[in-house]
Amino acid sequence: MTEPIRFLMCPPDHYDVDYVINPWMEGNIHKSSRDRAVEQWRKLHHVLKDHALVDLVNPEKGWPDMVFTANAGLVLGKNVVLSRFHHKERQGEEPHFKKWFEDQGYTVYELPKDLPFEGAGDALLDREGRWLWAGYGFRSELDSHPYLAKWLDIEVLSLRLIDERFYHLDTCFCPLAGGYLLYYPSAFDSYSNRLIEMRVAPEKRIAIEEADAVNFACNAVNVDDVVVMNKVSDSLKQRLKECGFQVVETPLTEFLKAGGAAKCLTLRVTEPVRVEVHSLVSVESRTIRFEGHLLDSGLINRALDLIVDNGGSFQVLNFHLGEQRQSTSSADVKVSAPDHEIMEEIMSQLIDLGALPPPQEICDVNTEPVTIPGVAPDDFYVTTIYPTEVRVHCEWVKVQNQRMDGAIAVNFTQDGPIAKCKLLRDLEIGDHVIVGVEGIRTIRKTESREQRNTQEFSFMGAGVSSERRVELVVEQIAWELRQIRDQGGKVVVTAGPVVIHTGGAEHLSRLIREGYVQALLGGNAIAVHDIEQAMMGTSLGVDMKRGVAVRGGHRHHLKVINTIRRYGNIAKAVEHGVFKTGVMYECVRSNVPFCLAGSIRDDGPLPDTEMDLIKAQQEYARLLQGADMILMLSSMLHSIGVGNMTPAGVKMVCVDINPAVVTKLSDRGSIESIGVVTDVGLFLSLLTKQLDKLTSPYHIAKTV
Ligand SMILES: NC(=O)c1ccc[n+]([C@@H]2O[C@H](COP(=O)([O-])OP(=O)(O)OC[C@H]3O[C@@H](n4cnc5c(N)ncnc54)[C@H](O)[C@@H]3O)[C@@H](O)[C@H]2O)c1
Ligand SMILES: NC(=[NH2+])NCCC[C@H](N)C(=O)O
Repeated sequence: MTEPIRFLMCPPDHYDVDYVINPWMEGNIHKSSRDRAVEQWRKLHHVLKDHALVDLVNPEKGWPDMVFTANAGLVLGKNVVLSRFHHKERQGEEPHFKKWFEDQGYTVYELPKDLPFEGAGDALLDREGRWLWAGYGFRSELDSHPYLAKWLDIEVLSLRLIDERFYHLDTCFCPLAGGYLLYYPSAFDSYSNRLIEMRVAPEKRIAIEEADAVNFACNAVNVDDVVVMNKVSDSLKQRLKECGFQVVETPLTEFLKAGGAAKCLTLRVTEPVRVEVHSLVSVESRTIRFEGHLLDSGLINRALDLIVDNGGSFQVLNFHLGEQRQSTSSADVKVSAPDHEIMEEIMSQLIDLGALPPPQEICDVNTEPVTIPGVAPDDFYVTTIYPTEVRVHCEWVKVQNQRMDGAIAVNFTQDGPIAKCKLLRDLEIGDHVIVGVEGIRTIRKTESREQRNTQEFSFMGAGVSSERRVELVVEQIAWELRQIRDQGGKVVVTAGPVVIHTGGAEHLSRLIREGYVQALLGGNAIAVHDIEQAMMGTSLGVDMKRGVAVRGGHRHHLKVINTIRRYGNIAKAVEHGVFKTGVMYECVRSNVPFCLAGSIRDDGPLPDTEMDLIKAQQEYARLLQGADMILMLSSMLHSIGVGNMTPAGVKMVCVDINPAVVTKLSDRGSIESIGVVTDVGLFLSLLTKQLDKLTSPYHIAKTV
């Protein structure tokens, strides 16, 4: 004979809404009616007694939520994992539930302190007993799931809750007999929805709408073909009927005020064990270390947010806080993720932030050989702008040619192992490409509090300046340009035609003439309109002195293109004295190399414009080598292209009128990039004025 089904309930003698620990309780403190609550609880008790046996645990004064026995623990067979409540408001219930379980002869497992898990509120057995669905995100920690798998010897499938109204798994998820599942998909992240869809066939999934979800339709008690719940829409009732279920509605509005309904008020204490199922858990954990000004720079917050936002969870194992203002801190963080794929995603983002693997953990990175030229193995590690080191033969090897969006190829030479960033198209058979994320670290400069404060002062917190601060930023840039020039350094300018349209040509020309620019990168347009201005006084047909469109002026730039084509290229036209001013003229005269990369928009193009984009990219990369500073002037296309090729450590100044473009360009997570939101013509004129000031004779202010 099979054992009768039993539930545990707790009479609502001390029930009330005394505090707020979930969104349903907000505005409901002491708003529930005790009499109505008692009446509703009795009705539920009565309904359940028609289908099962109901045990009672004594209500304890001072613990108003003890009515919600679903949160007592999680039972399977004669084992129970006792809850560890997340909120202190409920922690006092633990010993009372523990005593009840022990008195009934259950073996009680207790989780480590500070590892929250809220029992059957967050863990629901598939009704066929094949596996356990376990929720995390609000009340229970992902790290509790491996314990459930071990102690209850069952496979655990972790589901992440993302809508705080559905803070417990049983508020939005209800496995039913026959393999059916009643659930509210929007309460879960997409990974969890995928997992649900992989385990439950489409015809068995009963996805509900928000209107039913907020009436706690998923917070239902299922005994065979009976489903007991607070309230249900006609359409859902009909759907459940078609699946062979009979719905019993019993109002529980007083308990909804505390965020619970039928299922929360009960705990099924007879859950038969299937002997053939065993422990299996896909939760993975890894420990990483952070070092630096973790608090001052906000790094630790960013890292922990990143873990949670990607569906993982963390435990800070130890945190050593630097005592002096200049001393650095360190933290060891245990990261858990519901599966390997998510762990790899989180890890690669943490590596970008500068996370370090535990010392000596890995001796060799994982590599796979290239089998098709120009194609990396599937799981290849994608590089960032930050200096990177990889483990080879138990040593850290620095990656050469650092840039973002590449792969790392490891090759063994007579002089030892060499690791190099390579673009996909440059991969060759024989290259061994790093896969996965183990044994890789990026080196980040530790930003000191002082450095950070001055950066913020000069360039504003987000690195994007407002009108008011432009002058201040320009002063600093002029100072650095002057220093770089005097030290024989390298400044690369990338510029779009707006520089010419806004009257910036004369200023940029001066910068080139006076030795502040060592290479120019752009497209067809900057050269075309610059030469148009030099030859005809217009830029895109607009008279640059009077600011008015010239009749027929739209043809000017085509005439210019035609002329240059006749001479063969820009340099030859300069040699022949075809034009004598402007940006391109100064480049030719001062031997400043330039590269014009082609685009689909180009008219002509000029003979100098490189229409083979692979060649253009290679030439850009060559001219960028060794740059100390890059001035990016109003060309989204070329500036983003340049940003992609540039490793961290090179100062980038992005000037654009559109804040979104500036943010995109300067948001590289490195302190060296500065965004300036302003008109580029104005910026260049301020910059040359400021450089004039720096070169003018020094006058000591007279004191009276
Ligand atoms: N006739 C031609 O051959 C022709 C003409 C135009 C563009 N093009 C080509 O098209 C490609 C894209 O052109 P692009 O780089 O000019 O376009 P883009 O859209 O990539 O960049 C232009 C940027 O200038 C910014 N901007 C506009 N007004 C500004 C101002 N007053 N001050 C500061 N910033 C300002 C915009 O916000 C934008 O981000 C290039 O390769 C270019 O050579 C060719
Ligand atoms: N299994 C449940 N969903 N229980 C509901 C618990 C309600 C209680 N007020 C809390 O926030 O903890």
